[in-house]
Amino acid sequence: MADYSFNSLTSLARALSQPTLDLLETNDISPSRSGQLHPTRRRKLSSSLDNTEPLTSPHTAEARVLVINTGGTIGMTLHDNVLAPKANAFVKSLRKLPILHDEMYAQQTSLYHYYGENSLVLPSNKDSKRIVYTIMEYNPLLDSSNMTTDDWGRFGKDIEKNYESYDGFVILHGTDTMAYTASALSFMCEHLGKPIILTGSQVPIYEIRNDGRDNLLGALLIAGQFVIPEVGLYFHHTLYRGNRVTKVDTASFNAFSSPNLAPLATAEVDILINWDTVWRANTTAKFRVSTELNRNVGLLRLFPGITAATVRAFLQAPMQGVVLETYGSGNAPDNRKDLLEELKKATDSGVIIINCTQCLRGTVSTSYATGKVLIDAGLIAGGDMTPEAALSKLSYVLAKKDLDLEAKKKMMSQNLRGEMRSDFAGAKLCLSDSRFIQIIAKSLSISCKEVSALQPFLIKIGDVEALEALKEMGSNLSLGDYDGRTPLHVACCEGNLKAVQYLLSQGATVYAKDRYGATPLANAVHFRHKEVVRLLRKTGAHFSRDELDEAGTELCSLSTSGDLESLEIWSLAGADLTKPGYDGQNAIQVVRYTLTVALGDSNLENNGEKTD
Ligand SMILES: NC(=O)C[C@H](N)C(=O)O
Repeated sequence: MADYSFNSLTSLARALSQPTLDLLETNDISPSRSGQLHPTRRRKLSSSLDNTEPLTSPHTAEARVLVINTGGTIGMTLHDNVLAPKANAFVKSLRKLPILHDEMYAQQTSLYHYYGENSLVLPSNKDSKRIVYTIMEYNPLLDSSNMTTDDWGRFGKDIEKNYESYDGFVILHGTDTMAYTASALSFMCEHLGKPIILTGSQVPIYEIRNDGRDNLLGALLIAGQFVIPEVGLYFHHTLYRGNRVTKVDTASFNAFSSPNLAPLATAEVDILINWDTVWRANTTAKFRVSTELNRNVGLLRLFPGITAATVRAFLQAPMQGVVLETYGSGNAPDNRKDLLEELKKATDSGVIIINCTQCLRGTVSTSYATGKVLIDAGLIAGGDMTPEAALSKLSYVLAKKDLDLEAKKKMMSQNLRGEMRSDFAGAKLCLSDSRFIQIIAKSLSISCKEVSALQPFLIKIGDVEALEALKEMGSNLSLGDYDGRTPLHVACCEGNLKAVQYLLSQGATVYAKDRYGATPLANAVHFRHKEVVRLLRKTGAHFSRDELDEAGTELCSLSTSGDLESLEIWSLAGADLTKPGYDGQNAIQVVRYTLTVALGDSNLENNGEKTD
């Protein structure tokens, strides 16, 4: 018989939250009363006997994506000869499209029962798990020209609320202001660890020839399969960084361009992710959405002959931040004292003005006298930011109540989410450039693969300095091996806190799943590394849905064997100790039964009901 010491049991009781202690007080405690199932499980068992509902979820090895339908052409129909969004039609229409929904699989697996009426599932795909997606349709659906910062806040809040339940998010959105929304969300979503992908179309999905189906399918496949911790925009077989795009065509399916940054992914014969370009948060803080945005911002485009009166009117209170779209590499007339004075007066009074170029490609600089005068007038160089990104960044930064003006200005000139290149000095060969690694590896007569192959060993022995050196040589510390196991998985198994800290600080994702679906958090729990679990939770790590589904039985077995330390670690990791195991009993009930047996406490035993 296992050794149930009173101390360990009481310390578990202390470790458990009050609601859990309340559960210890309930009467339904005895694992031997396995015939008396938890009410929900009893319902499930009886209906499974009726052959209408399986006892356990068949939905293992599935990825889940939340699709937020905000409107846009993708879901529009013609009314009085103009296009407008049509409510409550999108899901019904997708159900009839075999490339976007597998009705047979849905029926066989009781998909609607498990995930709700608005859920759909993609057909099986040669190399990926099933992608189940649930559509949350907004009311009213909007043409994106009608969107405001309040709508961005709503998207952010809905993602935050559902963050732990989904592997990725797709936002269906009109193309007209999609670049603004994508830019704003990229700033609002702090410490993002999962993909958020905006998409839409130029032709409604209800038309015979349309780009909506392909765009939605591509966005779903990427959001469900790859842990790209960015706000992206997927259009015409290409995934872009959301804060780098601009709409460039009103009629082409290829409507967006990212002039200063190569795509994050391309979906042609294969979906190829450009991992070297993927932005990583480099933080150990938890995901949060900052929905506070300042609306006293604006875009002002210079043109030859603009009057000082126009500029003065534009910069008047309550204006707090302006993106000035200048000529070429950030130039303005240096022979227009009146204009420059208006700009200087505004920056002196605390208005933040960002200098962005009107050109589609390239960056602002101070190569010309006509550019230098703007620095003298107190403008901040916007680098190669798009005006959309600069405007939404201003709106986000100006809303930060705890920062003073200087701190806000500093933040505006920093690269926060990959929206600007930090080094404008030109194309230097940097340490993380794959060409550099190739040169070094060649001179040492080793392959780049061999360099990277050292990672697990270094993690095992906890040599963080060597890991740093590897990283500097360009080794990617986030990529998985053949089994999808990332360096973070290895560090979590080993319980090497320093290595875990280092990897997280280098942007390693806590949401990676290996070939068997295991997360780094589950590895740390399995090997009982309490401090690692604490750190991972602080970073926002959580069990995957499959891990949670299977937790009940595992927890009960830990209770049965009196492994209270493991139970505590599971609880620390976010597991619900009241989740029933295969027989309907939960870990708390098992512990309580154990307490009853170990202590022979008649109060516990006879608390309203006798146990066998
Ligand atoms: N293609 C589109 O989605 C354009 C539409 N006017 C919108 O932005 O909502």
